[in-house]
Amino acid sequence: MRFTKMHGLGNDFIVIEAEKSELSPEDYSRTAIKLCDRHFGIGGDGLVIVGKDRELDVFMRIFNPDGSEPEMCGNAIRCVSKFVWERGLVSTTRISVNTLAGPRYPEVILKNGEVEKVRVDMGEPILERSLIPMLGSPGKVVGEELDTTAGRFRITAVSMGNPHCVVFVDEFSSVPVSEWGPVLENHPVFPSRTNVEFAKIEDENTVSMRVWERGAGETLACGTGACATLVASYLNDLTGRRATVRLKGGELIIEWDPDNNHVYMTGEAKEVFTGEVDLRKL
Ligand SMILES: N[C@@H](CCC[C@H](N)C(=O)O)C(=O)O
Repeated sequence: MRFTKMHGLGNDFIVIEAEKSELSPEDYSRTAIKLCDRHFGIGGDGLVIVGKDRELDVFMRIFNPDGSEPEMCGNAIRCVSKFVWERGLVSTTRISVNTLAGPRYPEVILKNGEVEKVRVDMGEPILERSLIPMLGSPGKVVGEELDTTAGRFRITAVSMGNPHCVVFVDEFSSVPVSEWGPVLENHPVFPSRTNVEFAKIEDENTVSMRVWERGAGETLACGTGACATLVASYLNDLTGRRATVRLKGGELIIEWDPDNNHVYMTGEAKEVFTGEVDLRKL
């Protein structure tokens, strides 16, 4: 099976074209577990399946290294945009992508004929507790205390199609991401688990962030997590509606438009190599 290795700020994916692979959709989850393994497989933070869609330009499905299927992935959708543009699967720079979270609209930004960046209309953030989803009484979850086995956290919950729990911290040196991350990811108040962002406000235009991803562990970057963090920062009066979000693997520009309530994410996408894998040998 042919594959392409891509990444967005070091959040890396194995990208497969549905029509050209022998995989059937029932195989996607267990194939993700095998291929994403960094020692026994290709290695990646997710398996991405892309193909022609019946209604929109293309569809995208993503599977975490634990085999679970998230609704959306910000870094993957930028990679998918570059992939389908460069392979001629689309003919316009504005692309419509069907995802489990609904349609999303990336635009590839070209420089000297090459994809320099991708700007994605990530849609409206979801703030209503039950839709995150999170248990408890109706309303937004902004700066709310949550007791866990690792102590008490003040959290803001935002869904960008997939669930995020944002915790503001003063500095990262005292944040044991791999200890606190799974405690919050698997807290019973999140029935579908959650991604977890630890965010530090640098100034009103800049936020640094580390992420613990549902089904993947700590990664170098998370696009939906960066969007959720900007929304949470604004809701907590910590930044304006536009900020640079600094992640371990690089930077994203995130904007929350007051006119249409949509969040826009701009950042790079890179292709690293292509290859072939014999699934029978894994
Ligand atoms: N890295 C992603 C998010 C991938 C999905 C996530 N692990 C989940 O389960 O929701 C991004 O860039 O948004």
